[in-house]
Amino acid sequence: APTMKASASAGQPDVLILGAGISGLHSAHLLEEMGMKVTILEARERVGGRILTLMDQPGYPEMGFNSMAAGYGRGIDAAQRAGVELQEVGARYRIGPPSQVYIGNTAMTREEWARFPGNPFPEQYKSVMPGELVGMLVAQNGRLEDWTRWSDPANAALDVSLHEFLKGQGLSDAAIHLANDLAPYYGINAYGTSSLMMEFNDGFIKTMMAAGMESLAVKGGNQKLPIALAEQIKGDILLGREVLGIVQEDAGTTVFCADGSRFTAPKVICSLPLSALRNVKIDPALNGVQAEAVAQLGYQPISMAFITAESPFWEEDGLAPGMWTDGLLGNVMPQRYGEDPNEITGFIVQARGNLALYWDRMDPEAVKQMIVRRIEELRPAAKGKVKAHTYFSWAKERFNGGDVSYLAPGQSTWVNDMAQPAGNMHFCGEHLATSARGLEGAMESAERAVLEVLGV
Ligand SMILES: Cc1cc2nc3c(=O)[nH]c(=O)nc-3n(C[C@H](O)[C@H](O)[C@H](O)COP(=O)(O)OP(=O)(O)OC[C@H]3O[C@@H](n4cnc5c(N)ncnc54)[C@H](O)[C@@H]3O)c2cc1C
Repeated sequence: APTMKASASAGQPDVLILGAGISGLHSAHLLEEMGMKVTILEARERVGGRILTLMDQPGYPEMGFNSMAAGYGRGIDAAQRAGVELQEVGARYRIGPPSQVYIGNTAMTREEWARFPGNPFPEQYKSVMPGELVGMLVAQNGRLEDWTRWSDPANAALDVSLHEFLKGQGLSDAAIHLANDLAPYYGINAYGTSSLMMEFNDGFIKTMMAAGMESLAVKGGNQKLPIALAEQIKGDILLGREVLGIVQEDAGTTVFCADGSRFTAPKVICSLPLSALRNVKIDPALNGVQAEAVAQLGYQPISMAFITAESPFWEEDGLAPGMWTDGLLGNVMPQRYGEDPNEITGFIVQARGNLALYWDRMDPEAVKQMIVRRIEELRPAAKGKVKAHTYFSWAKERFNGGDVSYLAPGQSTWVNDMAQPAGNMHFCGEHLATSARGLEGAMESAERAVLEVLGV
């Protein structure tokens, strides 16, 4: 199996790290700084996990991680250490007219949406676009005095469903369906999503916004970051090593891979998403909430297509390039990642939640055809000008089984149990963060796991 570098390190490592996503790579870096020897086992033939760029497409479209906020201290530090260039992209998101809402075949600006008879939002929210309302209500009406205590058992009684929370804000079922379930920010629908996790997310966003409004991405594609970080790791990073079993004994913990290789070390840090860990045999078995979480934690289905336009049909029809639709097309998002930020380098068409599962049941070529046909139907000026290049599904990815993790109502305290070490096995990964989210949260969780390994 391929290795990132020639095997320089003979003998047993001090720590085996499972997974070469950002949390596994950060764990490796920190342990090596403390003088420990590590080996990383990665199932895929690449590093980066949920950081994935289409390097052969214009504008380097991102299938995973998009950007860091100005307050991402760990992420920015890692980029500097790796020697990759971060560029401000936040302003690019805001160039051009805002996306329009499409209900059925009707395109609407914000003003038109506010007057639309079929708008199911309460009077005071009529001019809020469907994709904005949930975030706005959580931001305005959060119940926690201190959001950093979102997983504190003392607050567990507040962990009703997002659906119940939104009902409490005066939203009807039809309004919740439109504002959340057609394209959920987290999870599959508002019934299955923890309201306290939404408050955690909101608190983190507010903290990041207080640090500055910039959004930073790696120039030339975010995937350069994990690749550069991996190059700085001294220990072996073994690719194509799918972990299938973990056996803990007094003499050490042995990890078994699908290719028949096995590795033993005194300590293991496991960064696998629980959706992947549930396919690994662990002996002795995990128990309690940790076992339940490995079996059940939710991961959000997100699927995407990257499309390009031969000529700017949006200049022809005068409508906004971006489209938020209530139908099978999902959300069409213009990308401006060329040298000139005004140029649209392509579009990411995204389905979240149930729509992603719907797309995933279709043949990928059929999804691409459907997307092109639907854009042409809604915008005749686009006829013959749109080409769909790539279809990508996180739910179908064997080593993810979904995009980011999400908690169901009543699971807000799970994170405390999920993050506990089990014998000599320690855990990190995006799902175990308690004070940051996304990439920054994945790195935060690595720091906790490393401190545990060091016995600090
Ligand atoms: C579409 C999308 C957009 C995002 N946008 C943002 C954003 O804008 N900002 C932000 O902060 N975050 C964003 N994120 C989240 C961010 O990308 C993740 O939080 C972070 O990359 C997760 O890192 P991780 O190390 O926890 O997990 P992963 O990256 O999933 O790493 C886990 C690794 O384990 C490997 N693995 C799995 N199973 C096995 C096995 N059996 N054996 C060996 N190895 C295995 C996987 O291949 C993978 O490399 C986004 C994610 C997605 C998918």
